[in-house]
Amino acid sequence: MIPYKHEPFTDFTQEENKKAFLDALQTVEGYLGQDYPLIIGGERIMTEDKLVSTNPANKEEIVGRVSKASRDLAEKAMQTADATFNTWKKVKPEFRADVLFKAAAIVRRRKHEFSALLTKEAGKPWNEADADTAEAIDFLEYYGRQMLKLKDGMPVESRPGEFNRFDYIPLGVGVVISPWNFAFAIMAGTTVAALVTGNTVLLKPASTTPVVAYKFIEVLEEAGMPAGVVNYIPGSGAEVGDYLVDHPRTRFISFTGSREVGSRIYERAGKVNEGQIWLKRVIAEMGGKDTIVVDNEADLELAAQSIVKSAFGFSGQKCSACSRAVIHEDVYDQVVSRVEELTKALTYGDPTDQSNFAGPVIDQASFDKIMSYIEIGKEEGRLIAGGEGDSSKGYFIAPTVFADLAPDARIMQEEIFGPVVGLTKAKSFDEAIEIANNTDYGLTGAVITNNRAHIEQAREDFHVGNLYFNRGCTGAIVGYQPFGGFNMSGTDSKAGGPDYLQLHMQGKTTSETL
Ligand SMILES: NC(=O)c1ccc[n+]([C@@H]2O[C@H](COP(=O)([O-])OP(=O)(O)OC[C@H]3O[C@@H](n4cnc5c(N)ncnc54)[C@H](O)[C@@H]3O)[C@@H](O)[C@H]2O)c1
Ligand SMILES: N[C@@H](CCC=O)C(=O)O
Repeated sequence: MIPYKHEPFTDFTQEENKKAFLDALQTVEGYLGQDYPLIIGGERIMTEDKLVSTNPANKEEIVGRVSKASRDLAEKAMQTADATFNTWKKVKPEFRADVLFKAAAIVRRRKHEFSALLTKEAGKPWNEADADTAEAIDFLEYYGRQMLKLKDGMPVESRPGEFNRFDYIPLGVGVVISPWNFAFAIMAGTTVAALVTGNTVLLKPASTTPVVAYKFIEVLEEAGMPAGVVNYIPGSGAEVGDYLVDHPRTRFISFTGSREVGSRIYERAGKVNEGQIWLKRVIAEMGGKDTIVVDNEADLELAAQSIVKSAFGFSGQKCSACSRAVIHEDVYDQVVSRVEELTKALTYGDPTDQSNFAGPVIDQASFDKIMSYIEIGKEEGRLIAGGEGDSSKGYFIAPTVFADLAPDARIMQEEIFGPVVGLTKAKSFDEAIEIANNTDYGLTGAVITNNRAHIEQAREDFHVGNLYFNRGCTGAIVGYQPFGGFNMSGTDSKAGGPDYLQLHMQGKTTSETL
């Protein structure tokens, strides 16, 4: 087994890579607008009622029409997954891991096609789409290897005359509910973590990005996954989601998405329903309000670059995005004016055009929400860049910066999930860390400083799941920077980390008297 190494990003300054991506866009354009079925127990089921996935950069362009699960079909999928669990749980971990390794190889061969599909379906610029696909490959390679490490359990002691073992066994049927913003990586990562550990899965992808999820199930099938192990059931979050979360045969829920929906799932999953013989487990990865702190002893160019890149990469639609910066008063004016300059130089538009730094936001509801926050920002602070939006063709919003905000302003407290960043001033490094910690969330953060003592202080006191020094706060790599947050950012499960798979299993102790 080759040791795990993360998938390299594509260098699009190379002509051959550019051409390969343009060819892949053509391949994807060749299958736009098709109808897609549900997949339950390997059976394709086409329904009348469809989710229509459109290109957020061009609302007229239909990416696919995807069959929508009703409650009856969700129940059929549950029964299939429940029955399949009895056989899948007996399948050797080596076989399960092999499905992941084969799937990684297939995705790697079709890498640009998957990325091009993300450009069309999620509005991702080339480099962001490429990173999403690379992360999906990483999850497959990393979790496959992790399962091989865990397959014989963990060592425990035995006294003379006894033989003790501690093994991990799967849980049962998992409901995986994924978001649209890492439509490939998070959907694939959460699905394969559940299946490689011996569980069966009901996958409900986000309603705006169901086509990439369908294509991934095809890959798993090609890689040897037996029918019924992962069942693909797109549908309304409220209807199918609630039904499956409440279902007495649901053993665990792996959710990635907003704080509102995650909290609702957590609460509903806590209720023991009739016929249920376990307490459901919830793995929840939720929102963020992520801060970059800039010290007075710092590389100020690096600070401004880190803020702008982390705030506006994929139009700020990352749970890890920098949505606020807290800057030491000694360097505030300098950093603010450089952030303004860099932001005004950013290009945005159709992400199929490689020259655009940013693309659209995902849909009309997001566009409206972000624009309403921009109006709030105009009341609360000083608009220094952006502020405009246009949803006539696609959902485009200019990268927007507000300066001089109070730390408790709504722009500084609420997750906007769009290309908007707020800037505030702190009198000292201590105060900067205090402000950085003053939200309900605790996902990512970064500190730009040349002061070693301040690095150590932040390591201890900046309360976030992923803290970075002298770089931006996005772009965690599977197996290198396990990812997940504190407080209202979730259950502190660390995706792509060494203890993630265990969340999908239960430990069984056996003790034999010799
Ligand atoms: N912490 C992380 O790792 C992480 C990663 C990506 C995104 N996010 C967060 O996700 C959010 C953006 O994603 P989103 O807009 O897709 O989030 P969302 O909460 O609106 O939707 C997430 C998923 O939940 C489903 N859903 C909606 N209502 C449901 C219900 N009642 N029951 C069950 N499922 C339901 C949706 O259909 C979708 O599949 C942001 O808040 C972002 O910070 C967090
Ligand atoms: N893991 C990603 C964020 C995922 C959430 O949107 C990052 O580190 O930037």
